[in-house]
Amino acid sequence: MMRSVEEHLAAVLSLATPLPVETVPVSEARGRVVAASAVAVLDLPSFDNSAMDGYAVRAADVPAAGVRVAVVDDIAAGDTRRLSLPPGGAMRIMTGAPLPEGADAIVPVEASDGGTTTVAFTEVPGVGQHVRWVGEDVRAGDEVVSAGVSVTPGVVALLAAAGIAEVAVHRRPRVAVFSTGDELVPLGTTPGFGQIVDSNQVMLGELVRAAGAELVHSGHLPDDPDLVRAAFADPPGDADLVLTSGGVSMGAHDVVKEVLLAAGTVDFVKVAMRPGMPQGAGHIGGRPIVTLPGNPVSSFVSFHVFVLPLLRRLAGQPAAASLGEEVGAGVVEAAVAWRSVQGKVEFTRVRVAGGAATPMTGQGSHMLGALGAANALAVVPPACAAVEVGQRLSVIRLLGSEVGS
Ligand SMILES: Nc1nc2c(c(=O)[nH]1)N[C@H]1C(S)=C(S)[C@@H](COP(=O)(O)OP(=O)(O)OC[C@H]3O[C@@H](n4cnc5c(N)ncnc54)[C@H](O)[C@@H]3O)O[C@H]1N2
Ligand code: MOO
Repeated sequence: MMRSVEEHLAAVLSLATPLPVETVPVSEARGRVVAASAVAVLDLPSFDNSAMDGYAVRAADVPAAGVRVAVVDDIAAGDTRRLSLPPGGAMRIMTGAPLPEGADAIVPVEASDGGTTTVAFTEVPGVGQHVRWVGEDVRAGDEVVSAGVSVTPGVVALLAAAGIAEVAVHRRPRVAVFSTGDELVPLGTTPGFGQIVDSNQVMLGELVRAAGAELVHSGHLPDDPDLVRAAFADPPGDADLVLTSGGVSMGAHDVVKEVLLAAGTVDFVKVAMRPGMPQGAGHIGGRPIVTLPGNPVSSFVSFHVFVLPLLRRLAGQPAAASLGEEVGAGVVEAAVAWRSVQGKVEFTRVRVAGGAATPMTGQGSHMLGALGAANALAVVPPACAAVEVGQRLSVIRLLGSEVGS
């Protein structure tokens, strides 16, 4: 009996508890998940100030265009004097400079004759025009970021402006990657007959990094049970998650499966998906392990469908309401028709542009030729044997790719 994708995702997610919380400077928090809500220390703006280079006035003192008033001071941004505007006067003021007490409007310099001792205006100011009032954006004491939010550059700006210098975030997941198989030679080596370059090791390392996690180890293990057992017992880098590729199917030398079945803490299952059918997940040495199939595209797809949500959970992101939200799916239309496998979810490599998905040629799980041009995986449901033109499909954005809307 095959497991559904949802069932296997639930099993993988059950391996994770959010990693410990640490307090870090806001400048180092991008990509982390906020662990405790952050409260504004400052009002934003924290003082009434000008939105324009121009003149601070009392609107009532300029009842008509052409009225000439005395310019009694000059206020630059950063001027810390607490000034008071005398009745009937104006002060030259720059964008971001504090509004003098008594002023209630700004006349932009373009609507003036630019005078520095007296000034005449070409417009009649309205009360409050071009004034940025204290606290109109954020109030001190407001919750500006809540737990579970990912820190983006925008969140960094908000925290910094609101006077928050440090933020409580979950630790970044530390991941150890092992490729397995005697046929593999390292990147940069010319393979001999029967050998191939170990592309999964670098691919998984880059996926880990693109997911915002820390790659603490990347290595290769030969098909030797003793070496595999020793590596899993004590993975380098104090990893929070061990990821492997290869050796999990039905082969006589599928050593990852052999070693972990003997340990008894990892389930090996067939998942009703293509590619990526043989999967394993469990614990080893007290830490979660996910064993991905060796075929490069199977490994790549399984990472997006199972490992990325697991990393998000370790990083402190709350559970999503649905599989689609868990894997970051959007919906597009099929640009052309294509055949699909029935009874399994098919993750078709597609290129999404203009809201429509076109499948790449060469969908075999060993075929990397079109992987660089794909930007998404179309999720074709098990009941569908043929995708029709215009059919609406969920798509998972590929890590690091832009998806044209
Ligand atoms: N009798 C059966 N054979 C296979 C089954 C099955 O159900 N019954 N499932 C097939 C499917 S589907 C997949 S996927 C693969 C998964 O096999 P393994 O996880 O055991 O992976 P390997 O046998 O080690 O390798 C498969 C394939 O991928 C290449 N590979 C492996 N590692 C890398 C790497 N690091 N970089 C690049 N390429 C790699 C390897 O050379 C093989 O060609 O099993 C099917 N067989
Ligand atoms: O299910 Mo396998 O992962 O197609 O090559």
